[in-house]
Amino acid sequence: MSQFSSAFTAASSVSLPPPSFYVSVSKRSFIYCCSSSQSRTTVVNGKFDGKIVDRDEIRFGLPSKGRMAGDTLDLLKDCQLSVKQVNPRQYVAQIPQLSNVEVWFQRPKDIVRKLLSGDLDLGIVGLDTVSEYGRGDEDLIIVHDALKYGDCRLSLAMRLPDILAIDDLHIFVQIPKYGIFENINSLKELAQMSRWTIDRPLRVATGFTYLGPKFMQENGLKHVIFSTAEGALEAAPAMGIADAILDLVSSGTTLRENNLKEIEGGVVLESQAVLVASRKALIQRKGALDTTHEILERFEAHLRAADQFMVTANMRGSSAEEVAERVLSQPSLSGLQGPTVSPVLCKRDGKVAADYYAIVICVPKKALYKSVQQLRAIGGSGVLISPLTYIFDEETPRWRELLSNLGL
Ligand SMILES: Nc1ncnc2c1ncn2[C@@H]1O[C@H](COP(=O)(O)OP(=O)(O)OP(=O)(O)O)[C@@H](O)[C@H]1O
Ligand SMILES: O=P(O)(O)OC[C@H]1O[C@H](OP(=O)(O)OP(=O)(O)O)[C@H](O)[C@@H]1O
Ligand SMILES: [Mg+2]
Repeated sequence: MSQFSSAFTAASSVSLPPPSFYVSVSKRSFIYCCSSSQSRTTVVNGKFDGKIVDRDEIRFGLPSKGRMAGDTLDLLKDCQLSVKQVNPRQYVAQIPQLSNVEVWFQRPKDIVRKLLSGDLDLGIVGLDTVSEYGRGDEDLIIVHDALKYGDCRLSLAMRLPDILAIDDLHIFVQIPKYGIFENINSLKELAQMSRWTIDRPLRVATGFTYLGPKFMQENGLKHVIFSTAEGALEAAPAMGIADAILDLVSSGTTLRENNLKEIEGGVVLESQAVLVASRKALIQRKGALDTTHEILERFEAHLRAADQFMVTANMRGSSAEEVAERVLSQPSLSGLQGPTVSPVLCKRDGKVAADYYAIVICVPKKALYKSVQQLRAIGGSGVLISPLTYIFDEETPRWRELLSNLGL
């Protein structure tokens, strides 16, 4: 084995949580005890066995700090589910609108762990965290997979050739220095490099010690070892500690500033904030499913509305159907289910008649200007645009999916 073997874990080995968690460890299983407020639960392989702990409240885990914390509270507030926290160092809080819910602020990874151990019932974290710490456990159910913040991707990155500055006749020229990844632009090309052997494997630095080895195995990269660090992973290749890193990327600035490039096929997953629940809690805990339904409906209604504007306009026409024909002839004006067309009634020669019709449609924010142009083209005037707060539709597909996932 290479000189790095002590610091690295081979891709094929089973990766386990930090040793401080273990009571007894074998290669394939670990057992530890965790205490919950009401009883002690035996946890086997990271999840509790048997029935859920008896308690009246539904426990909802929210990120206590970091990137996800503020946006999560904002989302809940936008859904009229403001969290009342007496002071920021207090880890328990309430959502007055949901009287049976107790909020617990936790680190994202601990939210996933506590869902598995039965100490939380619901949580909001990034999909990356659910995937890494949930390890495909069937007890975790993604209730809403796109809360539209915390966007990032877990991606493999490697070093670009260094740029060597040479003072040549007082003119600085930049010459790319030889780099082993110079011509490697895809995962396939990386896997085909003959230089990775048992004695000199590809060294990857990552905090994702479950997803990293899994991804490499699934993609046929045989000779890979992993090292783990808590942060600033981007420094590892330049320090000569690793050949590549597997880390979260959002704007790409950190990679760029550290002379690292992503490669085709190197994205392990696309992540954003998700609402996740414990299957056992949804099935067994009184009120958990109803509360989840309410939270899901509020999230869906808000997120749907956030993408749309409500547009009203007046249009001259001979009948509501004739006006609707014209509106529906335009691709951006079909609305959610079609336009609402109402007569604008006025009195002429002593008779009430409709020369104008008011139309109301929802249009995607992105298509706003195109919609206004199309409305004008078919005779629309007095176009008013208003923000939408919620769109409560019929039962959402996500709720139906959840019920079928639970076998209900
Ligand atoms: N550029 C980014 N880098 C890291 N995480 C991001 C980024 N953009 C979005 N995220 C999301 O934010 C989460 C990280 O949040 P945060 O940094 O607060 O947690 P953490 O580093 O896992 O927490 P801790 O360091 O306390 O264990 C990620 O799991 C991911 O879902
Ligand atoms: O693509 P970008 O927008 O540049 O974001 C990516 C960086 O952000 C995260 O680091 P973080 O800021 O959490 O610091 P850390 O790595 O020290 O935890 C992540 O680990 C990357 O380093
Ligand atoms: Mg961080």
